[in-house]
Amino acid sequence: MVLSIVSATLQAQVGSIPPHFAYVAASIFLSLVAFRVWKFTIRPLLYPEEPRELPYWIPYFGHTFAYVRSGHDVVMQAKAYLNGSCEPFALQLKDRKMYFILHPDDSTTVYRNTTTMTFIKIVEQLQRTFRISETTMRIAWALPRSKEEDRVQTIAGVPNPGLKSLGDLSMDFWRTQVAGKEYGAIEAKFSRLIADDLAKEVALADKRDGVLKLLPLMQRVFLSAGLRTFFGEKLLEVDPDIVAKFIAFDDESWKLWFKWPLSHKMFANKQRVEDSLEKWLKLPREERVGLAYLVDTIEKTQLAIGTPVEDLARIMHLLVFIINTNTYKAAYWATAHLLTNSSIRDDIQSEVFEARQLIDSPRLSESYLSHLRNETPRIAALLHESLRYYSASSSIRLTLAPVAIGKRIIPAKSVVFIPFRPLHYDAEVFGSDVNLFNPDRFFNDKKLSSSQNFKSFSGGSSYCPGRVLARVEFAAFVGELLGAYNVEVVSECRVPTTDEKVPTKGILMPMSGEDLSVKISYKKA
Ligand code: HEM
Repeated sequence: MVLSIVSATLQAQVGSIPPHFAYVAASIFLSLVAFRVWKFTIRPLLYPEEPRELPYWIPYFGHTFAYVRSGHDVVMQAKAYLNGSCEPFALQLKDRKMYFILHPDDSTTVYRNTTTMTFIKIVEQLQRTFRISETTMRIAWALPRSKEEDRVQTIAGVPNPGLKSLGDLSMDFWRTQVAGKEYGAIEAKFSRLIADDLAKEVALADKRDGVLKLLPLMQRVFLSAGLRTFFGEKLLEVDPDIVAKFIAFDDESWKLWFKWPLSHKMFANKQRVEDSLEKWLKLPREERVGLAYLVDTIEKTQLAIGTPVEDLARIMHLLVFIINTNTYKAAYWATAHLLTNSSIRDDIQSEVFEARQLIDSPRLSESYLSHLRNETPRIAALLHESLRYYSASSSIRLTLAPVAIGKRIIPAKSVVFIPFRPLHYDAEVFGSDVNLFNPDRFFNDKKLSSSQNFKSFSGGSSYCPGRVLARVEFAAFVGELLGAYNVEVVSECRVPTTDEKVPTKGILMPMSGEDLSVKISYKKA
């Protein structure tokens, strides 16, 4: 009866439509209405403890397309749908229902819950998405049954007192390298190589007109220094284009995380980086000197469990990605603001001047580096404001059992997101000028960077171990740029706008064609 009425109405509205087509269209329309009423009106009444869901019309896909275009807009739409409440809610994204936490107190509950909300499974998922083979994954994540059977100890000679899986143990390698006893060595090396790579870029530009585009300059300097610090000099000798290849992959790496169809070019670029890493890995070990503890230990332990070289190249590529993908982007925005705002520049210039009294040219002395790390609050505030303003990232957890957050219960095996942008744009915490870029807010309130609303480096078990290194990298770059050179913006003196059309799971990128051009020349002695 209802079907006939809708079908007839459709025919009356769209004159030329054949009756059987109108019938099919009416059936689809009525099914969708029934689905929507059941799912978003009746079901919430029957199961009030389930997190509410932002309604959608198309089953399976739900909000996928809108979310890929702008995750932040969909999250804000959901918040508005819940009348501005910050309670947990759900979004249908492709075949999965994802859960979102917006309230800072709820996010603290999530970070503290390391028993039923795990990060390690997310790391496993990340490795699968990076196409590390199932066989390697199975062996790397298996728990050794005894010390004698643990090849990490017996073959690689790496201690594993807790008999952890290699996957789990690798997180300890990371912490030892970037936040433990192996940190000092890479901090000094990375900072010196940033100075070295910047000097090479300036020397090359000097032979032309001294003008450089800021984004590619920073990509090359940070990536080249990062690769040389962790992998030694040989990798860039094996493939001098590896930096450009990684950037080509990184530009489109969102397609990998969003499992985007028709991504041949992104996969080809990914493969090109891995081919170079594989070629490097196949060289005799004695030719590959200068490896950082992390790379050395990961290579040794993966080979001990029998990981084939193609997978080892993928694992090394993931290392390259984690070390590099965020820092140059955050540093780029900070530098763009610094170069286009005279008040920010004056403040930072005086901080750099003070630090460089300690420099022991041509090498950067320990006291200079320690000053950069601990006594440059203006530089730290500038980086923090860039992260607050431009990060579109989230913390992610997987529930191992049903988890209660306030009145709602998130089911077991659910993916839970804590998106940073809603926390970072909370006027109650960051002030009424929250929509403006203002590093002073972090300089004037030193506690703001540890507020539960500032989550650029995530929290709990996934609290980024590389956060100090990232800050020192930026300080070393700024110290060098303003301390050793004259820098002048020769394009329009305006910070580029963000490219909102390219999806991201990390830090936003600038619109292409809006980059700053800078003229860099040597300071007269
Ligand atoms: C401004 C620069 C950086 C930002 C904004 C950043 C941000 C983050 C965030 C948000 C996470 C947590 C991800 C999650 O919860 O799902 C994370 C994890 C991590 N970060 Fe960073 N990071 C930066 C630089 C670095 C650097 C320089 C290193 C190392 C050299 C590093 C190493 C790691 C590691 C090892 C993890 C654990 C995640 C994993 O294994 O996948 N990060 N970072």
